[in-house]
Amino acid sequence: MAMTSEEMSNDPVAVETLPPTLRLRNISKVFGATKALDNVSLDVLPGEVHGLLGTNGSGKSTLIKVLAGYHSPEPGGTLEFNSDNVKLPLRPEDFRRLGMSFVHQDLGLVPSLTVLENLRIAEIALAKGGLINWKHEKAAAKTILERYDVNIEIWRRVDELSAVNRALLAIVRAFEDVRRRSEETGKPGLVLLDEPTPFLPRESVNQLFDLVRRIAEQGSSAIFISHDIDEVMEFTDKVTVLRDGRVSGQAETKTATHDDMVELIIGRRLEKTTTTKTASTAKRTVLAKFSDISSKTVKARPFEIGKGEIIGMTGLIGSGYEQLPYLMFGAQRADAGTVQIEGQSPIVLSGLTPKAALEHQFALLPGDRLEKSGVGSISIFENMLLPGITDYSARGFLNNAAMKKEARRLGAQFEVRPNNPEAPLGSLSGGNAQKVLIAKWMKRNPKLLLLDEPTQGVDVGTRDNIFKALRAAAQQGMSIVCASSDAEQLEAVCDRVLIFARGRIIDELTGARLTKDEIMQACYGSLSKLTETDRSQEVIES
Ligand SMILES: Nc1ncnc2c1ncn2[C@@H]1O[C@H](COP(=O)(O)OP(=O)(O)OP(=O)(O)O)[C@@H](O)[C@H]1O
Repeated sequence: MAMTSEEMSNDPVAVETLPPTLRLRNISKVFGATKALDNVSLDVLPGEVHGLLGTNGSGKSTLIKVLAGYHSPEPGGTLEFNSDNVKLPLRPEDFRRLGMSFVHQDLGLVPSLTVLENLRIAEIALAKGGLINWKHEKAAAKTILERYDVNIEIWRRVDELSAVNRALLAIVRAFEDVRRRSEETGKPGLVLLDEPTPFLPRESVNQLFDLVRRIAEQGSSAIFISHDIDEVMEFTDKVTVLRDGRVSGQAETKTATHDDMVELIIGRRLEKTTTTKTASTAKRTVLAKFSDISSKTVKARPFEIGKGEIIGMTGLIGSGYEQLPYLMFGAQRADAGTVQIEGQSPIVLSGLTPKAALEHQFALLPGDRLEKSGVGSISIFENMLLPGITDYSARGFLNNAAMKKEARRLGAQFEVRPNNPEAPLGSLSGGNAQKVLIAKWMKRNPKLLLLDEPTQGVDVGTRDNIFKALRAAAQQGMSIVCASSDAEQLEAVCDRVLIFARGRIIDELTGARLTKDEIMQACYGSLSKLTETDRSQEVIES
């Protein structure tokens, strides 16, 4: 059963006899006017997989950064590790000494180095006189991978590995660091996993979870951060929920429900989203027809997008769907194919540039937001309104006050927290920055909005609001492409979903078939649907 902070005692875990591996009491962190952490207390027991949930900006990453020694907490808090009082603030390397290790979302691997070098990076860097005993390093790397029953070729460069193998490697490395430290100290360690699973297909996520579970059975613990409530419920023993920097509640996972979790996260129950989906394409006016888009890894048959239609694109990772928004916008050069907009002469996609796409009123929200779509160092209002800045200038002067007012209105609509248009975009949490960038493109009211994983990293309440905003825009005539691995999102928001396998469109789901389960089934069953001809022309190496 979930408990709110009022129902909890000061001592959150009193049921187990073993002392907690990590015990935090009254940890606070202030950034200017923002209380990112407000007296957070939390225990993680040995062998426990502990979920950390919360809305965007609720303080999850700040807590991890305090533990990594990156942020100094405010005075007054305490940290115990295996019952030892640890002096705060932690210094950057303290976590290693204590037996903690981190897997951040970017995984922290060096892509140009091999698996072996990534696993043994510390030993290789410290090799006496620069002389590396490769025979010894090879045997050590193999032993580590065998220990965790992970089968990855040690001489492969990390940038040649599949997404799941990269994630597995990062987790194995983190657990191995902790295991070795535990051997020295005789005490359990702690691995902190900060959203390591986005974009991974279900079976790969299961593989990662099995690995973490096996390691936890040996006594070390894990903290697991994710916005995917079902994933957290399935995978963890206990959950702590943060809201506005405070612990809003804790729950034993096996007795809590999904709705309990939603309520602890956003402070209210979610109404069922009732989305009005428009009629099928046959009855729509066509906005654009994309014919034979082809690249090194994609060979898509012709498809049309109706005015006011939301089309989902999905498949297993690497099936090609994730490249479609970029190919359709000219952000990635197509080898062949055309787009015909509103019945005009076809435009050759190999010559389409993002500038030309913008002139045709296309917009693209890339998956890699801050890097490709926003400028972290400039203000939120400038980021939001930059594409239409001329609307706010007269006789050479910019009307800053009007821009800020509009940005504040959009911020409230998309629940950007804190809603301060003057703050730099880079000061927002990842999910809040994503809300700003969605608002930016919705505001431009493009004819065709191309989205790559639009709600990745966005919390459950705002996700619902984004769905509603997308549906409302579609009803006003905006056409939207949503490339996503999130079947639940596709079911909630799309009129039609195209399923990709090995670069081809192999199925199309509409009407009663457009459900989360059918989407997942279509993705997993997708390869068997490739015809013999498709197989002989496969465009992606298996
Ligand atoms: N370096 C910083 N300077 C100013 N404010 C910051 C800084 N880092 C975080 N914040 C603020 O602290 C609050 C907590 O942010 P944090 O990144 O911890 O949230 P989060 O729960 O990890 O969010 P998300 O789920 O979106 O990643 C937010 O309001 C954020 O804007």
